[in-house]
Amino acid sequence: MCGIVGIVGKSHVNQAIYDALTVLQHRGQDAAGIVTSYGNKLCLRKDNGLVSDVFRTRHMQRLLGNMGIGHVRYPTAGSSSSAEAQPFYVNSPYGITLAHNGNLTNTEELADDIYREDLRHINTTSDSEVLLNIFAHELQEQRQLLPTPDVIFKAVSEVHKRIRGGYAVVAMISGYGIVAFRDPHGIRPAIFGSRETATGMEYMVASESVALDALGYKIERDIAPGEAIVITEDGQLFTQQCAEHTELTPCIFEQVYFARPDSIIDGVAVYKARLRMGEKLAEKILRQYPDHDIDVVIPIPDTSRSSALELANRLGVKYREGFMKNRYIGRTFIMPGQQLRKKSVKQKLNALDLEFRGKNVLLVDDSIVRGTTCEQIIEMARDAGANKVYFASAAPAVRYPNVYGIDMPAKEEFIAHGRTTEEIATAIGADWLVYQDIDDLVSACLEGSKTSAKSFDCSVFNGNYITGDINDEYFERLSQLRNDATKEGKRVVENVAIDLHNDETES
Ligand SMILES: O=P(O)(O)OC[C@H]1O[C@H](OP(=O)(O)OP(=O)(O)O)[C@H](O)[C@@H]1O
Ligand SMILES: NC(=O)CC[C@H](N)C(=O)O
Ligand SMILES: [Mg+2]
Repeated sequence: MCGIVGIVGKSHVNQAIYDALTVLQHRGQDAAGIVTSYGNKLCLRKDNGLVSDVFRTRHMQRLLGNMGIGHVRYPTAGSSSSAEAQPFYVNSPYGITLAHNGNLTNTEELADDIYREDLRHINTTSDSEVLLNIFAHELQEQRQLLPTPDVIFKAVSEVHKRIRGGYAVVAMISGYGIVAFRDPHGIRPAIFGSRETATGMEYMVASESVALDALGYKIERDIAPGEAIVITEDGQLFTQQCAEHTELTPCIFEQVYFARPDSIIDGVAVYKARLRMGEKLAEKILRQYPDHDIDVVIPIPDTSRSSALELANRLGVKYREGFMKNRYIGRTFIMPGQQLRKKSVKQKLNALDLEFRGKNVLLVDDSIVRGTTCEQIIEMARDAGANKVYFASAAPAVRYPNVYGIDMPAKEEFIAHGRTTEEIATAIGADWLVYQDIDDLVSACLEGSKTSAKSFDCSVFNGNYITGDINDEYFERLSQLRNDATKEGKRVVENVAIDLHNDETES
């Protein structure tokens, strides 16, 4: 999952994009980048690391211009090399830069077409560089000296016809404006807003509404599935539906884990959805264990807090913060490599003995994927003197790979793979384990929400891939390319990838 942002302002936008990226940092911790357009020049800075590590004062000073785009990366394709940090740049036509959240499922086929038919060179293994070149090619095909909204919308329509998968995109056309679009299912989120200033209207596009809130932008609306918006450098907004068939089926894992609770995605308030997940999970626990002996409900910080709180309320059991979180350690699930994830859980969370000693505790997490977190947490709870340790997951068991922008490529790596719920409980060391039912999860996101979505992409839970182009062969290839062992082996080699940054301060 990555974070994208684009701003067309009335003064330099470097600081605003930086600030927005810090608000979206939870979506990607591996790399960050900003590109701005200043006269005829593009100013780019991108590298591996957190936003605060990548941008120094000297970089910020050079990111001049009243419009720009930014990205925080969590890789789902290609490598984690700094050469694949985003935004990507292509010089023809016009000078285009692009930032992408999501994952294309026909990248290999597209890369081949780009080379053979479009005569374009791709320098990395990133699906986003492929996407940029498809967009650039389709723009070039319009044969216009200067872009116009119509030309851009036509190009986006052609892009939709060629690419498959999940994508929310923000692109900047040098000296002209910003373009943003979303895949025909709206799998990945994108929203835009505006801000009135003394010198005119400013516009911002972002992955999540929280970035607009933080920057003082008024939310206009989510970009519709298949829709494209164009904001010209002088502040005019154009929108158009560019896909033939659309159906809003956003990724439910945004609601479960990825998004910040204070965001509203496609009309679903994430915080409220998580409260309802807790409520429904409590009802299931009451059905399954009417005579339960739970003394205390303890969340696993951070993401499960909202669900755990409401779960405790509904059970009528005390809610206690039994694990303290080191605020300087990021999200562990999106870290690269199992070793690092494992080490980070211990560094990140510490048990408060007094909340565990002699008690029957119910630990609540938003989801269990590889089982890295729950296995260690349960051990910590026992070491802290818990009598019984029960475990509840606010999402169903993750059994299927994600192909739309979350790095869960190999089902063999999931703790639920080939195991029943009881067997998973044994594997993680819990006295019992309860998973949310899929229908309850979907209801938790729909009930009481102002959303036009009727359903979600729930593929990691039910194996139903809404783009309809995923088969066993694809999974095998994905697993081979991106399982943890392969990525680990590639890491050293990747660091020597040719780097085409245009940033002079690179050492
Ligand atoms: O079963 P696993 O493979 O461990 O994955 C699931 C865990 O990872 C995530 O936490 P993370 O630390 O990434 O973020 P958080 O602080 O937002 O909860 C998620 O909230 C679960 O706790
Ligand atoms: N998580 C994402 O959205 C990743 C975007 C893109 N596929 C990349 O790997 O850079
Ligand atoms: Mg967590």
